[in-house]
Amino acid sequence: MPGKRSDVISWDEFFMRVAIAASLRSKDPKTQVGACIADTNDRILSVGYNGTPSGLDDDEFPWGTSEDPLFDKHNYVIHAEANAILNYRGSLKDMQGAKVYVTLFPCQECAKTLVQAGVGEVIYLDDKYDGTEGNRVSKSVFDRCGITYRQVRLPEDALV
Ligand SMILES: O=c1[nH]c(=O)n([C@H]2C[C@H](O)[C@@H](COP(=O)(O)O)O2)cc1CO
Ligand SMILES: [Zn+2]
Repeated sequence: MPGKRSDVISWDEFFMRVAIAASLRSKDPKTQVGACIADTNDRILSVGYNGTPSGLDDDEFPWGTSEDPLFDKHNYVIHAEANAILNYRGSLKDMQGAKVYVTLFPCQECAKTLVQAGVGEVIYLDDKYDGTEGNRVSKSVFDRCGITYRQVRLPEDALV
């Protein structure tokens, strides 16, 4: 009897790879973000990436930033984490204590939304806005609400 394979990837790596795959769908030329929500039984509930609301053609969308709020992408894009929650077609009860895998540390709006959706843990890859005002607010929200967050590092070949 052959022994079982032991060099399988971990749940952390699996879910983060799914989040990375979702981010590859993002049309944002500067920052592509993916999110994958897994429940407490390690079942994937939902995935999402940053993109325009359906009905807003992402080919015609001004993907830049501008002094004019009508031409600034930040005012239109739905964040990966919000899309992952919105894409879920089941009951939010299933999300209680869930793990959220994100390729970028959540912004303060997503942090509040994730808390309110009932997630229990945030696992992130990159934290390129670490130390900025919004990022500090996100961490304060998680700390105050008892949501743990930790960074996961993946092998180089998972990042290509
Ligand atoms: O938590 C997040 N989730 C998320 O989807 N995003 C998206 C929104 C924008 O499309 C992009 C951020 O753009 P920029 O890095 O140019 O500010 O990343 C950004 C954050 C954190 O800033
Ligand atoms: Zn966000």
